[in-house]
Amino acid sequence: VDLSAQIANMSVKNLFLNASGIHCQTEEELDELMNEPVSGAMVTKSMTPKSRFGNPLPRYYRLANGSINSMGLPNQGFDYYMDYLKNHDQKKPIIVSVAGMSKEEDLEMLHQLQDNDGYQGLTELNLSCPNVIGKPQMAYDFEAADDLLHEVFSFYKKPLGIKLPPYFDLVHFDMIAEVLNKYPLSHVNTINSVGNGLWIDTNSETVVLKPKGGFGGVGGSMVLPTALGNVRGLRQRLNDDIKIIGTGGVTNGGDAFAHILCGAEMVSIGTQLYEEGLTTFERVTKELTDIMEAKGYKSLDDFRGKLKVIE
Ligand SMILES: CC(C)(C)CCc1c(C(=O)O)[nH]c(=O)[nH]c1=O
Repeated sequence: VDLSAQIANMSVKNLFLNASGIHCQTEEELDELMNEPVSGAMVTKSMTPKSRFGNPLPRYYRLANGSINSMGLPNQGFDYYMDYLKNHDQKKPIIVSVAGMSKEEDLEMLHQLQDNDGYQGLTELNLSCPNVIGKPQMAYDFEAADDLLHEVFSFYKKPLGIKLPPYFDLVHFDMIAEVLNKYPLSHVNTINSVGNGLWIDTNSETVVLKPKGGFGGVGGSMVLPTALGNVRGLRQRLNDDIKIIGTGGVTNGGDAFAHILCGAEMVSIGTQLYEEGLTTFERVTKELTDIMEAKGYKSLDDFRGKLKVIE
């Protein structure tokens, strides 16, 4: 399914999906997302060729206004998710998230998806995947990202989007958009967690995560401003036919409304969904619907991307 086509007649209730990594690793979790009545799509945990336990625990920690994680790509492996797609009717589009631990693993999985005639789905390549040692993650190495996408699009002809980490410099928005606009991407999903934060239990004077000496990706309400900046910054720079899935900091209808004002076609929910559970989708949808009614908006297109600046 092409997300853009799927989005074309999107109504509010179909707006939402889970953020990759949240409630989407096992068959049971995926079934629950599939049968959740409100969300309009779903995405798998980023997969690697072979199943992975991931990092040692504790690897996720709830903060007052968000979360920090260093999961280490725990997932059941590529074949498990391919089997899931084959054996379950798709009541809603399932985005297949791919995150190799190397460029070679990315290409290996994308070749398998391309060569699988039974697979017509939408794929999302997680560019937060590691680069060669000593180089920044792929999405922060603009030349490497360009080379990777050039190689991918030389053979991959099915709908493909990418997941991006946040950028913090307007020139970086320019630089990544210049790369992305060269390729026929279905969508960009922004943002991934804000990388390499650190949280400390000052009573014990100890970090709260075991992996990476406590460093981890930060999510939840505290990253909303960064998420909105990235959705807006990329919407202003990307070709119109590259849709944006807004992710980051969404805890209520108002946050989702803000993402859509910045140009998001769909909105994914991570930390809040993990902490509150699947009922988050109906609560946030109701809150958004109430806001739209109060403002006299009939559809998302009445306000999508129409954020006003102060003249
Ligand atoms: C950070 C990576 C392990 C390279 C990718 C998987 C991932 C993880 C993870 O599995 O640790 N956590 C996130 O917040 N975002 C991600 O994209």
